[in-house]
Amino acid sequence: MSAAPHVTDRPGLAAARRVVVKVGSSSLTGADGRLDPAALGSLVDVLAARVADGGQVVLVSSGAIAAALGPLGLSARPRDLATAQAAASVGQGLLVARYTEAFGAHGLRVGQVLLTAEDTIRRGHYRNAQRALTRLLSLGVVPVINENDTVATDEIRFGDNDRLAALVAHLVHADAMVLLTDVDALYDGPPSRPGARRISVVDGPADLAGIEVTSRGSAVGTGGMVTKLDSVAIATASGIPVVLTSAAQAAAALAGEEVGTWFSATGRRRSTRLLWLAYAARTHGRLVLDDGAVRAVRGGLASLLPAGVVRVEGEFEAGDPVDLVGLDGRTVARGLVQYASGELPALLGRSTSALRAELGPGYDREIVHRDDLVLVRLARR
Ligand SMILES: Nc1ncnc2c1ncn2[C@@H]1O[C@H](COP(=O)(O)OP(=O)(O)O)[C@@H](O)[C@H]1O
Ligand SMILES: N[C@@H](CCC(=O)OP(=O)(O)O)C(=O)O
Repeated sequence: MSAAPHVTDRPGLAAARRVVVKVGSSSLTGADGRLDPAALGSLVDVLAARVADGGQVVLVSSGAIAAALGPLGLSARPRDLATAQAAASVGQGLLVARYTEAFGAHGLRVGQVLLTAEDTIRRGHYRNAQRALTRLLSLGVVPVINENDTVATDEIRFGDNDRLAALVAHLVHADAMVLLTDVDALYDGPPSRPGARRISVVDGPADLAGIEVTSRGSAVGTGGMVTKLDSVAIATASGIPVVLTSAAQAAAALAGEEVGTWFSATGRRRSTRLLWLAYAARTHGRLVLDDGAVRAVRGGLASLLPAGVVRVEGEFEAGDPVDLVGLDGRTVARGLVQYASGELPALLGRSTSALRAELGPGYDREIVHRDDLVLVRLARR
């Protein structure tokens, strides 16, 4: 396995050089919600075989909180943030000890990497994480990544690892991503519903029209299928195809067999700055656009001018990230705004030439320049 062909279909995945595999809590736990060492061991067997075959695997593993339930005498996943963080702190060590042992049985070493979403895209942090991960891989180590739950505050944490995995896939220039969960594929509705049908291939967002997904996950997981589709949107828009399936099908998925759901790449690799803007930045306010401005922004080539903005919400400084929403309140895009919120009301709805004539040059600038603007296509927004 030396060449690194561009992965465009399932068989291509079999030859992919670098793969990010994300496994959810639901795939690592038994019926009692606690960590199931046998399930973890089976997954490690599959991943170790891939490495033995010359592939590189980056594992994004949830399960820290689940691993702590037994030791802390908790009967269910804690709901409050402080207890969840404490449980993650206890469980993470236990989880990595299991991985160390299981990969060790195959002669492989693991390296624990705890990241926050911002670490994967904020420039300074990003480069550090990238260097460390690349070195781990060149040393033949399997990085085992989880969100850094104890330092991630409610405001900035993802809480699920689905989107983190997509950002990691972008960070390490993965050729493909595999999302492992407790269902074998995406279905056209909740899989518990009689008659729900498996979707084999999704070539783009249009193929998801009419598919019903819920954010209710398993008892131990977080985010359900919604965060998985968010993750898929991030990865595929950045040029990384995804297979979503169950942990039991991991070997078949990595071998390129017809299992799970295949999501084709829809875009090309993007700048990390735009990725941060689209998926991780905390916005400080909203600009409400009229229909013409929504169309112009969606078209992809236009900057946002004062004439197309009807209302400003929230408080922000020039340079802050803001949401651009339509009159129906739906987010269309995100952008770095060029004015502070206090300056904007006087400019709205007016042409740049009138503003220049009245207020002077400098006031004819865009509210959001097109280079600082990114369309948002997350499933739940
Ligand atoms: N359309 C759908 N297709 C497949 N699964 C779905 C769909 N809608 C909701 N789900 C649910 O998403 C759950 C997986 O999410 P979650 O429990 O968060 O997993 P994990 O712990 O692996 O991250 C499945 O158990 C499934 O019931
Ligand atoms: N960082 C947390 C992940 C929480 C979680 O449940 O994530 P997931 O199972 O991927 O939906 C943990 O390790 O428990």
